[in-house]
Amino acid sequence: MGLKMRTRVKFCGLSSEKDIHDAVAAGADAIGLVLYEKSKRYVPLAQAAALRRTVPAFVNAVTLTVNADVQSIEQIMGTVAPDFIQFHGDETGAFCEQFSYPYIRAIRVGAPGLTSPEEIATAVSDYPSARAFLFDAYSPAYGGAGISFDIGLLSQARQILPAHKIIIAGGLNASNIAALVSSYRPYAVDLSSGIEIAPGEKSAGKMRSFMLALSEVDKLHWPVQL
Ligand SMILES: O=C(O)c1ccccc1NCC(=O)[C@H](O)[C@H](O)COP(=O)(O)O
Repeated sequence: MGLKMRTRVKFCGLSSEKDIHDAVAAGADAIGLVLYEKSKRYVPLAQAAALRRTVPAFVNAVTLTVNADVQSIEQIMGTVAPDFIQFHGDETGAFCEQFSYPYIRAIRVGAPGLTSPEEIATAVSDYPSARAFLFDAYSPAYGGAGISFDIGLLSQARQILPAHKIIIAGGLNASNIAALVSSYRPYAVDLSSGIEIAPGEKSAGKMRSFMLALSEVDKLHWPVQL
């Protein structure tokens, strides 16, 4: 991979056409639809399919599931046809690989068995076809908790993964993105709580503020060799 001119962004947990319009207008590269019933950002299958159709060309649609069964995943593939499925639960490598569908594996840093650089690197090797790994903070709610993790724990994973397979998530917002980009220079970032007024309620203003803060710090670091 060549030069990175800017940090890619996925805004997650969008649940209306307006959210998607606002995210695209702000400059998001990808949007996430949460098909996990226990989430405050849950969208049912039919709604996810309708929302997916409003995502314009050159912006990726990502569906997110937590420990969904095979039939549900197949329904999502057939009905929503996302660009990527994001597995955000306790799914094994074999489970994720069986669909032969582009997927992103979430690694919940700090979960039992994912507390050291060695354990995290080992976990990554279980998902050979993953298009990317979304490193998130561990929370009992599985995700969207607005909490960060110690990025130093990715040291070994970073040695074995190409840079473009690393997405950083967990508690990101307009106030802390500059520090992350300056210190870590991630290929891509993902956030949900940081662009909300209340859980599940997205804010166009916060999306714009985030993208502005990111573009300011990106400019300082152009170009970055990946
Ligand atoms: O967003 C949710 O409600 C959610 C629920 C269960 C599993 C994953 C979930 N979100 C996944 C994401 O990709 C979030 O953007 C990621 O966890 C970061 O969230 P935040 O810390 O709120 O920015």
